[in-house]
Amino acid sequence: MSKKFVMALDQGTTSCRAILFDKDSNIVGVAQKEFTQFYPKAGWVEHDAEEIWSTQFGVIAELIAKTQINPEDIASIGITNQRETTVVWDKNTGKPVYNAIVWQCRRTTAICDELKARGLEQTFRTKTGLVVDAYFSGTKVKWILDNVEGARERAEKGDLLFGTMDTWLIWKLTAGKVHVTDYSNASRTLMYNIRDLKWDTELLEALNVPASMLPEVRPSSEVYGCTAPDNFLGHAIPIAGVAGDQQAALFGQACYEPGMAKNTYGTGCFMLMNTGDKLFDSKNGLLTTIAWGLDGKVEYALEGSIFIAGAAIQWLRDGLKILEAAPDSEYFAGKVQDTDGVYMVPAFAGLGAPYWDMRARGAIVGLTRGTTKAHIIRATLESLAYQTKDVLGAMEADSEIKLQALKVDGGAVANNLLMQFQADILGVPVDRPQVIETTALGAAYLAGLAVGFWTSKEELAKRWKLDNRFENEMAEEKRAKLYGGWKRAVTRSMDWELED
Ligand SMILES: Nc1ncnc2c1ncn2[C@@H]1O[C@H](COP(=O)(O)OP(=O)(O)O)[C@@H](O)[C@H]1O
Ligand SMILES: O=P(O)(O)OC[C@H](O)CO
Repeated sequence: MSKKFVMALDQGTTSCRAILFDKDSNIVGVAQKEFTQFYPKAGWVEHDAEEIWSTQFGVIAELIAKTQINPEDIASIGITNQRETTVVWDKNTGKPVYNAIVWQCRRTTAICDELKARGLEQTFRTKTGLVVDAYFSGTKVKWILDNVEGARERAEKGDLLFGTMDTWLIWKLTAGKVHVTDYSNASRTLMYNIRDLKWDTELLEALNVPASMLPEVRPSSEVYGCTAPDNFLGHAIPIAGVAGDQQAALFGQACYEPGMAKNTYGTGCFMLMNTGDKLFDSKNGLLTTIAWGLDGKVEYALEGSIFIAGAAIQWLRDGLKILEAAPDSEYFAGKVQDTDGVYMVPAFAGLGAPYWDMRARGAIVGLTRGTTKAHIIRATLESLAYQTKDVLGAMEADSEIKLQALKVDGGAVANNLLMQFQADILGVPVDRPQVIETTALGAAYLAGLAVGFWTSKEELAKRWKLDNRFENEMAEEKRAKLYGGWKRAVTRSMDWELED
């Protein structure tokens, strides 16, 4: 009997999703559940890897129950994940030695400073395409080995394994048989040489991380192993696609040609441009990263990583409690014509591209007696668009490509006011596709291609469908004035945190 579905597991920063796609790329069903965020100290963020596994397993079971499909009809599983988040576990017991340290966590700022003081910044940059920043996995692994009692000895004995969330989930799904990652995830660790396609001995020595902990790095589309029946409701299904969530979204948006770009508005906001086999050395604060390994080669991308985007809206909801739900931000922002000079810089986890300031912290500036809740909500929404403009400017400068339109996706692109302001402040049309779950779609495509469920990228590219194009409606003079205000606001937030 021919298979009917591909299942994508989207392990994001705040939730786990399982999504079932049919052959026409339609969503057949979705199950999603949030998990706990731990903030043990200012600037620190952790997840419980065991809770992530149980949440992910729970949404798989829920999806199968509610769609009433026969799991035998699933051709393959694709995994996409929050990148960089680091878990270290004991291969004998399967137990993590510490909570997973999340990509947003700033605790390794001092380790980064030390690497820079040793003059290693350029070495890391050239070999990994990244900057020395607490964002990436390498310094997080070092922190765990240095700070968890007995961890270094156990790692040196070969008992501990490292993984990002893709690796952890595959290890769990296969009941401890398979310890792998894909090129796109490896390229986010600060330990992987994106030119030689190898874990880099010099970088591992600089970070003091034993090579025995590292997963095998494989292409983004191939069968890595099958689910152990006990860990997948009684069925052995091939796990056949893996990519970091931002690279998966690039794939799901069918950005298969050099020069094609997308921007994903989730917890953070990540703009990636496909650069094919070309490795750009950014002069403007962007990262060079591996887009995917496919068809016997890797392709590269330029990336602008914005740490806080939708998370700022969540903060309005959960921190300030001035919203009941994220979508209500559109209603409140629409109650005012503009922010009346208020800017919100959501540097809660420092600033990523193009500033790379680990010590920046959030700021709201331009407040007057006339400032209302609506102005603050609007300023927060607009901060997503301004940060995107910062990154697009850097990307156009690096690539010397002027974007004709920006493809967008992710939860926050449902917000029409945000999308219109984005087009206005960029002066470039913004294209929202019908499927905004492009991260999961990309993972499904990679997994489907590996098992012949789909046959080619060309076939997949034809399925991309526009929902709405937002055209620029703002005069250049107004755009320049507003953006000038944003740049001044950013300077107020920078280099704020003096102590670690
Ligand atoms: N209508 C909306 N307007 C603004 N922000 C929104 C809206 N809907 C969702 N969000 C924000 O988008 C994020 C959820 O998007 P999602 O793609 O699910 O993120 P992630 O995969 O990072 O968890 C949340 O941070 C939420 O605050
Ligand atoms: O969970 P998301 O969708 O915000 O993505 C997080 C990124 O992968 C971090 O690099």
